[in-house]
Amino acid sequence: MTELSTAATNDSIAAFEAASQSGAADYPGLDTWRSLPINQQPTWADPEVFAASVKELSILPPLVFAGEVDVLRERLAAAAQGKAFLLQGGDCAETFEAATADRISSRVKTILQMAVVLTYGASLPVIKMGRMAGQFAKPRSSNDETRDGVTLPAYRGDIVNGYDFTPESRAHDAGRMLRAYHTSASTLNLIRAFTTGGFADLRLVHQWNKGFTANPAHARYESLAKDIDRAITFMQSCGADFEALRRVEFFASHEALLLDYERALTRIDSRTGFPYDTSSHFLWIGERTRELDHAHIDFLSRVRNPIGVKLGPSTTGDDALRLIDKLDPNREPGRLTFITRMGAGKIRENLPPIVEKVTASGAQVLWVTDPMHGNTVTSKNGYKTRRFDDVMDEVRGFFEVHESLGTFPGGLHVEMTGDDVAECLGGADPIDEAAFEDRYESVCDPRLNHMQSLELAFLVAGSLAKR
Ligand SMILES: O=C[C@H](O)[C@H](O)COP(=O)(O)O
Ligand SMILES: C=C(OP(=O)(O)O)C(=O)O
Ligand SMILES: [Mn+2]
Repeated sequence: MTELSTAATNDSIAAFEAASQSGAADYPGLDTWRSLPINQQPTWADPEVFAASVKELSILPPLVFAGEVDVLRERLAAAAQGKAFLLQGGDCAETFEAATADRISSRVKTILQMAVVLTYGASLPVIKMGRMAGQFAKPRSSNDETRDGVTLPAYRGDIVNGYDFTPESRAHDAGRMLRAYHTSASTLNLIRAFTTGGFADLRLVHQWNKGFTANPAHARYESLAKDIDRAITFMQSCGADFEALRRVEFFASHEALLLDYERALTRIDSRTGFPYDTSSHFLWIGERTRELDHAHIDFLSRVRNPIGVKLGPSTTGDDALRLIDKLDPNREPGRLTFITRMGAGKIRENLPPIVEKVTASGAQVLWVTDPMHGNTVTSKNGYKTRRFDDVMDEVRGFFEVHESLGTFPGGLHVEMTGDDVAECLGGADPIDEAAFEDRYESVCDPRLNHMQSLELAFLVAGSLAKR
């Protein structure tokens, strides 16, 4: 989000004009999705609250600027061409309650630390992106949840209903879309302040490690930070100017699941005349909503943001080609990212035919691994979890496949937090099932904790460095 300031400096008039546009009402095709089949949408309890919320959202200021979105597309194009690496991480489901300065800053610090490990280890620019400031809507395997014989609607993310297991909390309340917008705005505000106001200065590389519990990954990071310090001191003595290190670009992303919300935040950019979904820089389509002729693909095919699509184990090469035709008909590097989430046991078999077909078609997509969603299991004591070894193994498999096909493994997409939670099993300072009882906090999927996130970053840096 340095890009806010860069874009605002270079292009301030256009950015502010774009900000004042509420438009998009008559833009052709933006509402075609409404007549198509659509999955995983809420059933709002009160139509009047829904109408009022959508109306208000459609005139509120954009959360991100079109100019920033364009910069991200260029950065992702570099990654698609093997010249940069995407690091995308954050909660499975953000909550309104956890949008506090402490929680947000520890997540941002952890992402910055992971990025330093990757940049230093791989000598590649790293694009930093949070699953943050809008990751509030969740697709679910089941519409309902039953506890002790009581059945209620499943939790679908704070933008739809509450996690508390009561009928009132689980009702689908459209007023929550406004709270999601405002929570996203304050989260983005804090991220922008952190990443442009000096907190992300590379000369503070040690500071980002403070406040986290000492552990093996922490120590390894500290030693790397010392190397970076030495390099910076050396370059400073040579007269290098480090002002540029004060700021980092940091982009926001979330799953574009709730199309009423996404549509209401879509604006026509005054510079280009194109629609941009201004709820976030990058949006992805989930594994459960990527049917070709359904609403999600149609809507996202019509906005200029860079788009991701999750590809699970049932994906075929032809599916991938059809997605490219719909979402990236002009074959524009940076436009389309495929986020594969096959499972550790399947990636080495399932990924190659897809990559081969895409490569043979001449398309240049960005390949990213999500080593989380194909590796979910239930622990003996009943928690949704993932084994850290499986996560690492899927990442290794992803690198092996791309190595053998001569394509570029361009990014890592993870569910993680900066907090010392116990949700995924294993790691260098191993988390066991008993720890879940006290330190399992996720309201949806299990996340890597601070240490597991750093450990994974070291693994990926090593694999990138080998290439
Ligand atoms: O985050 C992803 C999905 O929302 C999640 O994995 C679905 O989980 P469920 O199978 O518990 O509904
Ligand atoms: C729902 C998610 O993933 P997928 O669509 O890959 O299951 C997610 O990223 O939280
Ligand atoms: Mn998830």
